Amino acid sequence: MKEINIVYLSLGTNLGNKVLNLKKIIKAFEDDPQIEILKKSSVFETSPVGGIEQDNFYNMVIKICTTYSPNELLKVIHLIEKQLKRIRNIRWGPRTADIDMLTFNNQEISTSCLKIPHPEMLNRLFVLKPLLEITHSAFYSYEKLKQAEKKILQNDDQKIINKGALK
Ligand SMILES: Nc1ncnc2c1ncn2[C@@H]1O[C@H](COP(=O)(O)OP(=O)(O)OP(=O)(O)O)[C@@H](O)[C@H]1O
Ligand SMILES: Nc1nc2c(c(=O)[nH]1)N=C(CO)CN2
Repeated sequence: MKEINIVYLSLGTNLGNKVLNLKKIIKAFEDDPQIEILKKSSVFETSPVGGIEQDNFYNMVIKICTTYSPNELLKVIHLIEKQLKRIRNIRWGPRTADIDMLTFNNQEISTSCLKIPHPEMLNRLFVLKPLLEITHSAFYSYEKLKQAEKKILQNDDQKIINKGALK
């Protein structure tokens, strides 16, 4: 029997029809027999983080259960990003689909192609807000996640607007 893993994923898009892009990503996960979506956050419109001038993003977080291993899931993610015609060019630049693995069970992974928990997750309001909407802890405790959120709200100018559920 294959192990069932609980994974939180951050979804983002800032090119083309952003709502449609999120729907396509969700559909791709739904169509995979080894993945079940357990929870979806609201969609958030967020200002770009990382210093590159670009359009606002639409971001959300989903909780899935899967029988894939971390590396298998990373391959699936890359395939979905490819299906949405994501071209890998500028780091932190515009993209039709950006899917980050935030956490994988409570595991810590640090290889050349996969870092779990995602190294930037505590610095990104576009991750923390939707994540805290659907869970109280994911690798980190609730206190740690809330503290990280508070720090960003006090020190950074990351804009975020809740656009409601993906319809
Ligand atoms: N937790 C993770 N989730 C997704 N990709 C990861 C993760 N850890 C490492 N990677 C690696 O990062 C590579 C580059 O990913 P990507 O192009 O999405 O980065 P980015 O979106 O520009 O930056 P960031 O990862 O900070 O969001 C991927 O090919 C993947 O191998
Ligand atoms: N608001 C926002 N900013 C970003 C995002 C994103 O999804 N949302 N993704 C990035 C690269 O992963 C870089 N900056």
